[in-house]
Parts: sequence; structure tokens; C-alpha cells
Amino acid sequence: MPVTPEQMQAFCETIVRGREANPELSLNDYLADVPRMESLSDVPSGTVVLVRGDTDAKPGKSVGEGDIRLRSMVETLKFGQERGWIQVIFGHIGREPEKSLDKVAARLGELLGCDVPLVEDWLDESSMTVTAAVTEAIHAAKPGGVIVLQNTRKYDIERALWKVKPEDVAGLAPKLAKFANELAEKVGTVYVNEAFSAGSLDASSVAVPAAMERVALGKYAAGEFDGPMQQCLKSALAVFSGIKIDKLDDMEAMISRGTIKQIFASGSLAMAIRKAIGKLDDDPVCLGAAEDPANSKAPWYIPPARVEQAKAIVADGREKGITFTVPCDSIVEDGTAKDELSPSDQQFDIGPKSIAHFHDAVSEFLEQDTKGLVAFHNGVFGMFEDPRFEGGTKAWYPELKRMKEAGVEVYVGGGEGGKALEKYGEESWVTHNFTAGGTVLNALGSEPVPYLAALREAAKG
Ligand SMILES: Nc1ncnc2c1ncn2[C@@H]1O[C@H](COP(=O)(O)OP(=O)(O)O)[C@@H](O)[C@H]1O
Ligand SMILES: O=C(OP(=O)(O)O)[C@H](O)COP(=O)(O)O
Repeated sequence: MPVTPEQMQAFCETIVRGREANPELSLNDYLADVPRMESLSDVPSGTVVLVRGDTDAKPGKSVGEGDIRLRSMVETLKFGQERGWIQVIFGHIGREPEKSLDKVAARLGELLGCDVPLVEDWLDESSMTVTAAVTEAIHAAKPGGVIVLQNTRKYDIERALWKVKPEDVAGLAPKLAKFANELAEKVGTVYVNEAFSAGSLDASSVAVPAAMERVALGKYAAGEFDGPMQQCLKSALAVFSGIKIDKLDDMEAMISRGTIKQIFASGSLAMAIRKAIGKLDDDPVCLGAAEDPANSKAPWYIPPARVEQAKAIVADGREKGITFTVPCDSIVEDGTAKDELSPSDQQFDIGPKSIAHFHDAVSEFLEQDTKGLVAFHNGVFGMFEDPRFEGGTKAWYPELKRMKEAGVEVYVGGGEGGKALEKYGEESWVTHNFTAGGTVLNALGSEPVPYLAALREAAKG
């Protein structure tokens, strides 16, 4: 049965409203309601299965280079191949619509040991119809065949939900319903999400499941949520760094679960915590350009409301016995270190005193019995892509190694922090490095993972 615009509206409103739609649900409640691959074991050979894949990868010259997300899909794709399904993978790559999945399709072919054709133009967006090229590719495929559709983000419909408010969903629902129904009719009504990192409100992840008869979470994604993510929920130490100030929401949610004993905050976002501590302890701190309203559009701007939020986090945290470790100096635009910022200074990295301070805080953390102790790290300590501002991040990864060697389970929450681990350390330095940044923060933090919410809604039927 095709999904009606009204049904699509209700479906997508739930996803867009996020936690507000179902405030009582935890990650594990979502996971409990999402069907797994085994539930599709009876899907017969020759069935066309739509797979939302983790295609945002940069495959290098040989297998193993830049293709970790593609390798993460192999078990699920083999599960389908063994059952003779024809799997049609669709997903995004980067944020530019013109980026191509040609290398991704080729690498998937190498990984699966078969030819994986790429369908370039698969949607006529003016009429919102799936093109004949897709039907032809499916007809040409044998049982076990795998097809890739070009970058979903070449079509505007993919990101139509990204910036909408719940009250605006109604206007988009007819288009989204047509899109999802076309895929259901011309491709298939069995849908698998094996895109662990695709945590945005892409239509392929959050609207298409509404038109599907059967849905399941892929094996890799399920394994990440059931395994390492469960361990992260037990973290005693959480390291939050980077530039995105909304990570304070996730810090708050993580603290509210009750396992956190220590917070390390670094990078640009730590300035909000530092300022908050200054206010609470009557020791004023200047954040320089980051608190100048003239910079309110900059990604590193710290709005007064975030400082207030940080104050509440620190005050509540201290009552619970949580300690907060923050930088005590900064590297500014000319590459020099400063203890205090002047109103015009911009912070780009933490300074040498902060590096030593974090080293000492790790030593202190390791003084306790480390058996069963879990640490979670997210983000980077400075603008590490520029060698002038990489010092803090570079010095931090050996600290993760030190913790792991002392018996702590150490998890890195993907994203830029994951890339920095590859640059300055080795995978073996930590217990697990997630292949996703945003998804991990949502799962551990303040908002449900959109695609899990969509799979849960779709599974309700
Ligand atoms: N002062 C800063 N501190 C931390 N990161 C910064 C800073 N200035 C710029 N950045 C950039 O922000 C990005 C990382 O921040 P963020 O987006 O929060 O991390 P993630 O992608 O892991 O969530 C990096 O590209 C980094 O270079
Ligand atoms: O790289 C990704 O996420 P991540 O940077 O959170 O790990 C995913 O492909 C999601 O990309 P998006 O943030 O453009 O939706």
C-alpha cells in the first residue's frame, strides 16, 4: 500500500521533532523496536532490496584505504547475496551534489568480488519519478546482484527535511510520499539501513522507510549499537572537544545518565565551560573574539545562552561530585600562547600549559582501579588541519594510549576526532574508533538517531 501524504507527514514529523516526540525513549528502547537482518531471512531469492548504504567514503588505491565504511557494509551485502536478493544501494557522498559514487561502486565490486554497476540518473525530480535506467539495471541483474544509485544528494529531495521545523513538514509531505512510493513501486518494498554514519535527516534514511513493507537495521550498524555503544553508555570520563557548541546538549545528556565522574572539555567549545567556571568561582575569564556579538555567525562564536547552559552543567555536575578539566591557555592567531585572551584574540588551539594540565588530569584519573573503567573521547583540541594549531590534538592521542595501556576501555567517537587518531596515533591505541561522529553523539547524547527513529516507526506498520 502506498504511503499517503498525511501518513508521510505524521511519520516525518515524529522524526523531525526528535526527542520531543518521544521523550521517554532511550537508545535501547529504539534498538529494541528496530528489526534486525535475521528478521528478513525468509525474503526469497530474486527480491529487490533497497539498501541505504554508508557510501560517504574516499576509497584509496587499494582495499583498506579510505573504505572503512564500505567494508562495514560487506557482511550485510553478503547476507543478501547468499539469499539471492538483488540489492540496490543508495546513499550520499560528502555534501556537494556533484560528487560521484563511481569509486565507491568500483570498490564495493572489489570487496564483493562482482561487478557493481552505477546508475547515474535515477530520479526525474521534476515529475518525481524513478527513471527507466533503474528498472533496466534491475532487469539485467541476476540473483545476488548489487547495483549502486548515484549520490542521493544530487537530488534536492534528499535534504528537503534538513532545515524544516515540524510545522513545515506538511508542505513537503506530498513530494516525500511520491518519492518513497516511486522507490517502493519501481525498486522494492524491503529496506535495509546499513549506513551507521548517515545520521542526518536525509530522505533516503528517514522518509523512504515510510513506504516500505519490511525494514531492518544492517548487521554492522546493529553490532555498533549493541556492542561498543553500550560500553560508552558506561563512561566514567567523557572528553568533549571541537567547535560545535551544541555538543553541550550531549554532554548534559551523558551526565544525566549518572555514570560520568569526570569531564574534560577542550577545543573551542571548552571556552563556554571555562567561562562558566570563572563565573561560578568569581574569577572572570575573557573569551576574546568568540564572545563578541559581531562574530555571532561564526562557527566558533559562544553565545551567552551557552555560557549559562555551561554554568548549569558545572554547578549540577559539581553537586554530583563530577570534576571538570578545561584548558588554561590558548594558541591565538599568530601562533603564540596566551594565558588570558584579549577581547580581539581568537583561540585556535590549546597551549602548552593546557597540554600539561590534561596530562596531569589523566594521571589522576588513572590513580583509581581501572578495571571496567570506560573513557569516551569526541572531537579535536584545535584547528588541527593547520600545523600551527595541531599541537593540542597531537599531544592528546598518546594520552588515550596511556589510558588504554593502564586498562581503561577507550572509545573515540568518530568524526574529526577519528580522523585525528588516524593522523597522530594508531587504531591500536584505543579500544574502538567509531566510523561515525554525529550518529555516536546522538546515540549517547540528547537526540535520537534519526534513522533508528524512522526504522522504529516503519516497523510499527
Ligand atoms: N578552536 C578550535 N578548536 C577545535 N576545533 C576547531 C577550532 N577551530 C576550528 N576547528 C575545527 O573544527 C573541526 C572539529 O570540530 P567538530 O566539528 O566539533 O568535531 P567533530 O566533527 O568531531 O564533531 C575541525 O575541522 C577543526 O579544525
Ligand atoms: O561523515 C558523516 O558523518 P560524521 O562527520 O558525523 O562522521 C556522514 O556521512 C554524515 O554526513 P552529513 O553530516 O553530511 O550528513
